[in-house]
Amino acid sequence: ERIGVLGIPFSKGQSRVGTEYGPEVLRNGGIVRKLQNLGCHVQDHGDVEVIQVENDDPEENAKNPRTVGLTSKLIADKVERVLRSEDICLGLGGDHSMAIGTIAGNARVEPDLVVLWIDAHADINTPMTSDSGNIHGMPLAFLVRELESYVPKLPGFEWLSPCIHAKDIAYIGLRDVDAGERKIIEKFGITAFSMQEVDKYGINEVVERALRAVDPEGKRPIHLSFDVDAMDPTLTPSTGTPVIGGLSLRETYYIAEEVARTGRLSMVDVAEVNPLLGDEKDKKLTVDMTISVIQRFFGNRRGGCYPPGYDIP
Ligand SMILES: N[C@@H](CCCCC(O)O)C(=O)O
Ligand SMILES: [Mn+2]
Ligand SMILES: [Mn+2]
Ligand SMILES: [Mn+2]
Repeated sequence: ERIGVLGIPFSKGQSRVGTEYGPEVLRNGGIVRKLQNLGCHVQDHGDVEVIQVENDDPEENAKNPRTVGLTSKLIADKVERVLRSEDICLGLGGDHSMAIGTIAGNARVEPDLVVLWIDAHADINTPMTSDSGNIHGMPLAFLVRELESYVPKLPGFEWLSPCIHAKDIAYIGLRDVDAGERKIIEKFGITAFSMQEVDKYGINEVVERALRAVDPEGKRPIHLSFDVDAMDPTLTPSTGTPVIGGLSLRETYYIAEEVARTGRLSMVDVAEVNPLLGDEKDKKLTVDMTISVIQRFFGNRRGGCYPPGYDIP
């Protein structure tokens, strides 16, 4: 597999400083070398340029709309370019508004993609249903065709057209969903496995049902958007919106190993690492746990693995 690593040092989809340092701490944690050690061909494509618009007043309750919208366009353009030359793009964020651009860019190359959204949150508020006005809680609302008439065209978003259907999305890990989001999930029949279903069916059954729901014939490219707050905060404490009762390390490994096993990964987003939150121990734990999960999206299996073509001497 050819992997293109892309840094997305962005934080304006929410109000805390720090997610702009996500790419830096993940690179410093050795992610590129660790993927190369798995036998992957890894090319680091550097960072997306981030736009900072002055006097970027809220619009329809959404904060920093121009900054988020214009940066999202640059993200989409860069992801499209990376995926024209690599098999998979690994997007290191950055807050979860990054997914507006990563999914829009991926969909230009893989129009038939499906989205697996691993997150404590549904991230599908419209500007009107959001309590916070933070766009990192809205990315999917800008991308889902069925929501187009419910989402105002914000300044900075003129370039974006919705590119996925509600039926192409499956959630795993939900445990903090707003009223408007729950209504949207039910109204448009979005596949959603909260932590309740993880407890009810077990992670193996949940992953199998999620994949079958969005891609019953097992042939569509997968955009996997991983918010590190999907994991229990004891594992990834340095994140902006932690919610107790999250995925265990083993459950998260299992999701990554099973998605890797499809061989149809097109893009992996890694969102919401905020190294400024918590103490040094929290930061190191968060980075180490996140990197260990990323390795399992790219072939590191608990049963062991070896580089392509390897045989015993
Ligand atoms: N649902 C909340 C929390 C969103 C958390 C965003 C994270 O999952 O990317 C909101 O809309 O502000
Ligand atoms: Mn391709
Ligand atoms: Mn989240
Ligand atoms: Mn999220």
